[in-house]
Amino acid sequence: MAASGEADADTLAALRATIDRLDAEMHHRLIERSSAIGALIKAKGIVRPGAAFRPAREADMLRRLVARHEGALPIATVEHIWREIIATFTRVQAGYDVAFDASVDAEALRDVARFLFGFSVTLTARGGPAATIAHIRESGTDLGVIGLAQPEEAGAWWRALGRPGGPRAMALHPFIKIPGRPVDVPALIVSPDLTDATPLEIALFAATAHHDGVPDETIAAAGGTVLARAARELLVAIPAGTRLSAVAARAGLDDVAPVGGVARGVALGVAADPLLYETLVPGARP
Ligand SMILES: O=C(O)C(=O)C[C@]1(C(=O)O)C=C[C@@H](O)C=C1
Repeated sequence: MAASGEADADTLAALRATIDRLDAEMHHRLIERSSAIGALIKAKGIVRPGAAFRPAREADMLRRLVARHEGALPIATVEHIWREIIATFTRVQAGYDVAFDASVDAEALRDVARFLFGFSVTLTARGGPAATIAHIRESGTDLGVIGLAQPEEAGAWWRALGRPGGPRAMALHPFIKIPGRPVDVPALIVSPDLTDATPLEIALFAATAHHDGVPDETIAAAGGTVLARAARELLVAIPAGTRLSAVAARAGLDDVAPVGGVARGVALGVAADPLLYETLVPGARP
């Protein structure tokens, strides 16, 4: 080792040769992946733009990434790399862009959108959840990113989701919950009606509470998790397959309407709602 603490030139050159070899392998694999997507496009026979999203498949892929991961590279970085790859290949199959609600915490929401969908999409800012959802409906192809923390005046914006053939809830961010995670603003991802009918683990619904201030604990005791509120209007998650009417009756909720479904995420070394996240011990193989 040299006096500066740096290894000798030969050692560094050998390590850099290893890095170059690994980079070339990764790049070749991406080129191979691109050919596989070419074949997939033919097999899926996609006929309309924005129809390539497969949220259940993506959740499954991310769970396997978490299970396989080890070493010093942060899992959020691995997630972002894969999301960039998947989002780009989704767009190669059937074009789409992304709108985000810039009315609250615009910078953070823009980061969430870029983290999830990378730089191959065009990102447009919208002036509120309702405007974002209206854009998804009008475009018929684009995705929306809406922060779950909204001011009271935003109202029950989720009531515009889940109508037949219209925009619906597709995913919750973050999918992987870890302490100190970058880009961790809770957000709902909204999509046009999906071609893929694979059921996700969590169903979301809109509801009106019988009276003001029904505590989250009351909904939890009935089997639901409150994601957002506006006065007596609630956005609630329940395990898919649970009878919505039974939960509503137990929790004192009326006027229930499904708004979509999302995958159950993964929490690593951090407390998380057990309905929304499966908790894994970091480093342990599930
Ligand atoms: O598996 C598919 O159906 C794909 O379209 C491929 C792919 C991917 O790039 O891996 C892209 C989009 C989907 O949301 C899921 C996965």
